[in-house]
Amino acid sequence: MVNNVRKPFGYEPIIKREDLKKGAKRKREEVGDWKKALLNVWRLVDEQRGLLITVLFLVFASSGLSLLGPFLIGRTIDNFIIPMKTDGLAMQIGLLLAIYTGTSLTMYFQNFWMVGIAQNTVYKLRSGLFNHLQKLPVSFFDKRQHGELMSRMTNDIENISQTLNSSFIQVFSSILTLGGTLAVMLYLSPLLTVLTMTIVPVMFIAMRWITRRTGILFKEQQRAIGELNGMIEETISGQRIVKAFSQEERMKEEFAAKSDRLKRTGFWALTYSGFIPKVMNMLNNAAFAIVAGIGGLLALRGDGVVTIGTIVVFAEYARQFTRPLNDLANQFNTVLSAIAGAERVFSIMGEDVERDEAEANGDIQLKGNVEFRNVSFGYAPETDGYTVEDVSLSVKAGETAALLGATGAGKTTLVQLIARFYEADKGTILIDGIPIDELPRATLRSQTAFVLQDPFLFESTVRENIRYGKLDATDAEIEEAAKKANAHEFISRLEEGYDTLLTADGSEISQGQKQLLSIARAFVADPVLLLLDEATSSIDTVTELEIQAALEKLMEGRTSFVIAHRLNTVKKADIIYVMDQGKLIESGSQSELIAQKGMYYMMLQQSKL
Ligand SMILES: Nc1ncnc2c1ncn2[C@@H]1O[C@H](COP(=O)(O)OP(=O)(O)OP(=O)(O)O)[C@@H](O)[C@H]1O
Repeated sequence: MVNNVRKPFGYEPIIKREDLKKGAKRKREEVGDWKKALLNVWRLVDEQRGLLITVLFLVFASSGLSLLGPFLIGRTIDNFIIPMKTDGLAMQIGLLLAIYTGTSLTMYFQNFWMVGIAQNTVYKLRSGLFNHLQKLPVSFFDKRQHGELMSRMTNDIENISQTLNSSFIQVFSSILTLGGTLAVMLYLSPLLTVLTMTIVPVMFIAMRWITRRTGILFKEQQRAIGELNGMIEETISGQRIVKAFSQEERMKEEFAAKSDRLKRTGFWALTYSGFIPKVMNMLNNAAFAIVAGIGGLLALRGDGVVTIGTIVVFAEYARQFTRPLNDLANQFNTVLSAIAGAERVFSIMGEDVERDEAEANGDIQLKGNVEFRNVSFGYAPETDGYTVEDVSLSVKAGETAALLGATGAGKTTLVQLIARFYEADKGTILIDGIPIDELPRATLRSQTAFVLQDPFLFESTVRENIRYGKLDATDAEIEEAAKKANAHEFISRLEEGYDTLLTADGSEISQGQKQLLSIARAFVADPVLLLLDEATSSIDTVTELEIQAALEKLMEGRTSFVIAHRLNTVKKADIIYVMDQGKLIESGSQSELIAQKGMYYMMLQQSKL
């Protein structure tokens, strides 16, 4: 492995020759994607065409005015200063003042409106991405690190915002200024123009050398930021686990490694991009020396082909010529990282959303008869086989089915299929005789409630957390639900009652109380179908009894699937299903299963319930 950069300050070089070659190859492969991403961003920008045209007009005006300024200065030197003529000088200076004021004003307004366009575009992009995320299936989130997704919502969009804010105008005005300057320079002195141009190939070679490296590094930096964010998010949300398993040191090491990668990419990215102004400055001075030296010699001949005014103008134009090149080179990286960001954002936007083949044909009121006909499902069936295999079952409206089985048997997966979090690969699930994929998800989910082992709470008040079950529930309905869920009493004891603020992990209330809140949430939703995952964690007996009683009340008159861990729940179920490695191996009432002397019987014997 050959590194082509030395190692200053202990910063290991991270670009390898292979990377540069790969970089070039990757660029060619990714052409389709970045073109699509740019086109998509452009569509959003183009929605504000009126403002955009105004901005472009102002860019034209400011570029024209900034060409006119030096030209008039040259004229002033040749026509007023050198001949020491004062007649009309005041007017000439007034004109110059007007031109420079005009340049500033046009620049101010083009920036003002461009920032507006950029912010509107980014607003639409951000909302578009967020709305799209809401429509993506659960399987999409299974495969992604949440922090990495958050990084796309924030960092990548911020990069696009930065580029639109400044680079868009800069690139456009640089191109205009370049063209205009070249034209005026050629008009003033083709010879000096050709001489000034000798620095351009040097500039291109230097820039290419730098930007090939910075391009790779900035992409790498974005990736490193995404990974680091992912890790920070995981470590914070899983903090208890980290502490419980004393993994702080390992997390620190892992974080240090990731952070070090970011530091090194950042160091090299900024080091290389820092070369740009230095190189440009050097070339600028070289151009100035050429113009002043050779121009001076020509002016001394006194044949009027090159005047002192022309040299002054040229020196200014030579600067004006390299500045947009410099700007373009500087913008190159910002634009590159914005394009990389846009590619990532639009790759999510291109992910398939949960589609409903069945359009909502009025609100169907479900009764709650659930039937599985030879249902199979796998998270990755090609490689890992089926997690739920050839399951057939039937639960009548209002009945309670208890699901039993060893850990990993597929109980949670089966229950999630009922809410269409995943689609069955084979077979059919029917609700009230309607195949589930013919029911709009919204209809199905609005009549289904989940009560999970570890309920998720939002960072909001107790009241709002319960209201999540039915957004238009009145305060009275919320209290009523809390009473039914045996949660009212503990809520009333909280300092601010229903208005107590909860944090996202609900650490200010106990695990059992969290369960009660989620039961209250289910009561408010008043669902036809209940999907329950009984808590396995030990909860104090009083709360445990309250939860049991609340759940029993909740299940009354509703079709319930309970992933059961308590003998009591199993006894009260209308039907018990025992799962093993994705298959239903036993089903029937408590007494029937005992008589079978199968897995259920064994579990009873071993007091696994
Ligand atoms: N999102 C997922 N992606 C891939 N595989 C998964 C996913 N969720 C679960 N699995 C796998 O599917 C299998 C069944 O998991 P499932 O959670 O359905 O079992 P379970 O019977 O509910 O277990 P437990 O009682 O421990 O909750 C397990 O091997 C698990 O690793």
